[in-house]
Amino acid sequence: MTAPKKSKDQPAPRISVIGTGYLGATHAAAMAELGFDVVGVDTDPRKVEELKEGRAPFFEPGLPELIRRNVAAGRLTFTTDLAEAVAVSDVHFICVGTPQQSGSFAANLSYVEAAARGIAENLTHDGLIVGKSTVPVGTGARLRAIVADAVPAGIDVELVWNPEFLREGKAVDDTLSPDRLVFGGTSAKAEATLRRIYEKPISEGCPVLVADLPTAELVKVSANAFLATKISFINAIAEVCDAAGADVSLLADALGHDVRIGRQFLNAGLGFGGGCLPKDIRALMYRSNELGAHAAVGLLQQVDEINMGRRQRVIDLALKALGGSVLNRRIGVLGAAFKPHTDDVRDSPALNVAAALHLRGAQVVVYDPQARETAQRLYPTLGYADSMEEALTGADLTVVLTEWDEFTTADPAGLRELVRGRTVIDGRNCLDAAAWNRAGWSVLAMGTVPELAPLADDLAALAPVR
Ligand SMILES: NC(=O)c1ccc[n+]([C@@H]2O[C@H](COP(=O)([O-])OP(=O)(O)OC[C@H]3O[C@@H](n4cnc5c(N)ncnc54)[C@H](O)[C@@H]3O)[C@@H](O)[C@H]2O)c1
Ligand SMILES: O=c1ccn([C@@H]2O[C@H](COP(=O)(O)OP(=O)(O)O[C@H]3O[C@H](CO)[C@@H](O)[C@H](O)[C@H]3O)[C@@H](O)[C@H]2O)c(=O)[nH]1
Repeated sequence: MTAPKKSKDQPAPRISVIGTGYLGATHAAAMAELGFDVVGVDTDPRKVEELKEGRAPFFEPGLPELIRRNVAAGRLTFTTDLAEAVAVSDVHFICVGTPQQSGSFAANLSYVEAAARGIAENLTHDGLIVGKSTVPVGTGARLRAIVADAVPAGIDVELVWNPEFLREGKAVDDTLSPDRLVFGGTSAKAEATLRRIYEKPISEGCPVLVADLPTAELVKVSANAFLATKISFINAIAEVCDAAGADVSLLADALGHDVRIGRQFLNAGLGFGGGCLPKDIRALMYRSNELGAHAAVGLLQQVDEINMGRRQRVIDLALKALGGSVLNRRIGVLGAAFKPHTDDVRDSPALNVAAALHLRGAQVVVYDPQARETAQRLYPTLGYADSMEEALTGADLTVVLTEWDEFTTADPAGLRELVRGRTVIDGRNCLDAAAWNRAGWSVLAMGTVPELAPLADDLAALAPVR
């Protein structure tokens, strides 16, 4: 990758990225890939050490190569020393976490506040602070006040928002080729700097929307709220399908042909999880309530409730499948990550269900191709296996909770020989049910099985093979 062109009067901006988690590490590596000099800063020395050595501290396809290449080229460095990073940079991206506060639906803004204050205090020359973290509307204005308070006299600094829409598992492509860029609260100078940084995707046709600060903040959480609503909509319809004997997957295909609706995010099943959608709709709920925007509160409450109900639905199916109790029954759980192609287990529906079954006395054995380490850190008391075969050996029940290719392409005839009970709950509607049926399995999917009452009778016939 060639270095960005230097205009006559303006050298290429040097970049610091504060927070090198799933968002920041990807952003830092991608900006270096675009040719900029980038320094990533994190308070976690373990993460910084790994990154310095050219390794990604988490699983994200394509990211290790990007980090390795740019660290080797000398364009990408990492440090725990914020002052050092700020001193050698002109544009500072805030990429720290905004998790749900404990005991509240509000976002915890202490990390973004500390980052903004820290950057401002350490500025040695004029700069641009660019917020990328997902924040409640109004945060940017608060941070501007913090920055104004902390910045040394005589230094000119601007704070703007440039929300990030990347998906885990596709983070590298999404960052290098975003489907849109939103610049919030920018002066003409700040807009020009951002256009310079994103020159490549813009030249490739990526649309830029220049907005005021609150609109830019709200675009991000509204996008996530819409995606969450779409998932909960199809999951509500899945419940109707269960009751009516209809097939939600086929229904979603038919809906998806309408371009006004689209097929994406209409996969019914266990619902959404991860480090973004659940906490972002809750933070929006909380903020909307503060602002007196009650329609949004009511809508998002329903979205959240429908979503959490899906986890209970899988637990109920497992109880029914095993005759009302899971006590001392061995359950092979396939999947721990909140979705495939990541090792992220933050608010993972899969692990949530696995833990609930474990609490009810089941011997749960979890297998995930990438998320074993992250899962084990969070739920050390669950059983873990090194392979799908090990997880299913002797299982009374099989539960598929993350749609990894390894599970969707598995040979059901081979697996049948390992288990004690040939019932599989397909929590992600990802298996070829007909093929599994032909191999002698009973498949319970999400939105394609009869309602629970008749299901109880049906399941009597599905007594575990002993
Ligand atoms: N993960 C995603 O796919 C994604 C996508 C778009 C937006 N976001 C948003 O980006 C933000 C970060 O999310 P994430 O998933 O990367 O979280 P993360 O927890 O993986 O990373 C946050 C990082 O910030 C570091 N940190 C905290 N305080 C710091 C400070 N004062 N200085 C330096 N480093 C500090 C932490 O040690 C951690 O490594 C959140 O607001 C999230 O909603 C995430
Ligand atoms: O039809 C679907 C699609 C997704 N999901 C689930 O929804 C969750 C979220 O999936 P996805 O949106 O792909 O994952 P994230 O990487 O969390 O990305 C979301 O959150 C990011 C952080 O804010 C945003 O940047 C992205 O645009 C937004 O898609 C996962 O548990 C999926 O299993 C479904 O249940 N059904």
